[in-house]
Amino acid sequence: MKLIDGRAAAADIMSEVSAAAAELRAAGTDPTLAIVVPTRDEATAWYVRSIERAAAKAGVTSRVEHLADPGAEDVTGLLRKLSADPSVHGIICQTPLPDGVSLEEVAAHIDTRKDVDGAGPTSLGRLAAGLPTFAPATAAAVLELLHREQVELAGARAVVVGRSTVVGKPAALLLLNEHATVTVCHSRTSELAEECAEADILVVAVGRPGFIGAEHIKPGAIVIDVGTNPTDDGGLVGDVDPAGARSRAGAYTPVPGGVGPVTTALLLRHTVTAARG
Ligand SMILES: Nc1nc(=O)c2c([nH]1)NC[C@@H]1CN(c3ccc(C(=O)N[C@@H](CCC(=O)O)C(=O)O)cc3)C=[N+]21
Repeated sequence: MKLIDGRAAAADIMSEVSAAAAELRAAGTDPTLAIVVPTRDEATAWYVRSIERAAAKAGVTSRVEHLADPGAEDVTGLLRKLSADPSVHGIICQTPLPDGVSLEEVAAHIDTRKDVDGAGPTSLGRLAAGLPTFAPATAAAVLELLHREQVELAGARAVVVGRSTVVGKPAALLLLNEHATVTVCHSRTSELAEECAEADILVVAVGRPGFIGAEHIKPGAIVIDVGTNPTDDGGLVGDVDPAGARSRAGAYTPVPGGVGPVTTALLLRHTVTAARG
């Protein structure tokens, strides 16, 4: 069983981002990411701090905009303002949003050229059509890790567990665009274990600790654990039982140290790409 090192992958991407940011600065552009934070969620706060840290290291400016208990029009107003601001190149609106406010609705107000987390309907539509666009950073991180592991995607059986707009659906589309045979499973799927056990590539993004165990894993499969579930003692666990993965998988991304760091690095890569124009 091979443990896939997301931190090493992120470090590689970050050095590429640093070089691109330095080039932009030399040409008079200060690459800037605006982070809209409409929630007090703990996991989100952690992600925001990690984006700020990584951005500072890479020479990307981050601008955090907090909104306390906003309504949809507060969020869309801010997203429109940032979209019109020429000093901002990338915009991410953090989830979860307050009840009754959906990311799918508000993200329509992000200029598609600045939609570095691929959240808006134009970005998602382009992804579905196989056109170049920014994919949601977490979904892009799944593919980045598979590419780095040189996993053959064409013709492979991929099972994605989870159908969220930020991870499951876009990850399935990215896999499909690379010719994998893709099954998307979710809370209403019957025979989940049997479906998963057919997968050469198993991508799990449900947000429930230990949701996937040895019985879901085909021997030798590559398992990508996208879960980031905070524990009571301030740690983080994935959706896959680590002992189960170790006993069955051919390769597996741990939490922490797997998909998470790559997600942050790719958000910054998307930001410098957007700043290049
Ligand atoms: N619009 C939107 N897009 C997101 O992608 C998004 C979001 N909202 N809201 C919050 C969640 C959470 N999230 C994480 C990303 C990286 C780590 C990460 O790097 N985690 C470290 C944790 C290190 C540790 O705590 O020990 C790791 O996995 O190694 C965690 C969580 C993205 N999210």
